[in-house]
Amino acid sequence: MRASRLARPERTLALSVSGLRYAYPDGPTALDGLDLEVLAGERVGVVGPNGAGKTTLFLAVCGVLAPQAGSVAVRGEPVRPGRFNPEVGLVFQNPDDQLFCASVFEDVAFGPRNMGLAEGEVERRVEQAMSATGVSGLSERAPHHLSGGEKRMVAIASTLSLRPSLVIYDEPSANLDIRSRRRLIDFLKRADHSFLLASHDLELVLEVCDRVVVLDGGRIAADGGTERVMSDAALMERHSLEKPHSLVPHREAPEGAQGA
Ligand SMILES: Nc1ncnc2c1ncn2[C@@H]1O[C@H](COP(=O)(O)OP(=O)(O)OP(=O)(O)O)[C@@H](O)[C@H]1O
Repeated sequence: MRASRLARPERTLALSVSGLRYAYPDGPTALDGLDLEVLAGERVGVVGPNGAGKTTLFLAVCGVLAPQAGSVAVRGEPVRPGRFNPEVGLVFQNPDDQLFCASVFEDVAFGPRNMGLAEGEVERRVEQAMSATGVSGLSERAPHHLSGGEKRMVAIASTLSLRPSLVIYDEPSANLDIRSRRRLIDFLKRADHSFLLASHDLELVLEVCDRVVVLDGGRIAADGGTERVMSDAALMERHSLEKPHSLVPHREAPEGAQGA
């Protein structure tokens, strides 16, 4: 029995969301009975128009918001609102909301220290997270003096040092120049953790996510392979999105046409 189970391992669910409903006290129903499962190792893009419910979903998955109905479980463990859960790491849209210590090292060490880990283990985790994100050389720098691109990678390092099983990236390419955005994409392509990533930068989603869900009105309107879903121009337009330019076939220039 045991041998055959080991031979065909079940794929672990990194995240399971079922019937999730959340309405803000003085606002609209932001999540309207949402179901979503993410397998361990999956990289899932979350796209949709402004106000679709992306950030609200992320806050419910992290346990910051208590849903009025439905459930959230991470690796099979129910998420309890209001409790710190190191299994889920949230990379904020604005790194300034995440970095508050006097040095990069202190910021990346903050989470593991808060977990009560021994200092040797804290240092191991910090070194590993800073090396994975390419910010080891910034260890002694003041986070608020860094460039936007550097801050973004340090914010990711401060999340990875918790060793979460699921990382949530909220608009990670916001305000990045071309070089910093490329650095982020290269990092995400190499990453070995499961993630959910919300972005209006659809080319980034196309490059780094295997799967995409289209969220609109607090519900999932489409779910599937990133290229397949995003190639459906009519579907994308219905949800105020645009088929990425890299998926639009290039037209052959007519014979004899000259460049301007
Ligand atoms: N704190 C709040 N109080 C009241 N309503 C809110 C609050 N935060 C969000 N909402 C509303 O909930 C809905 C979903 O918002 P949410 O921020 O989750 O969308 P989003 O998909 O992340 O949008 P965007 O792409 O613009 O970041 C919107 O109608 C929004 O106005």
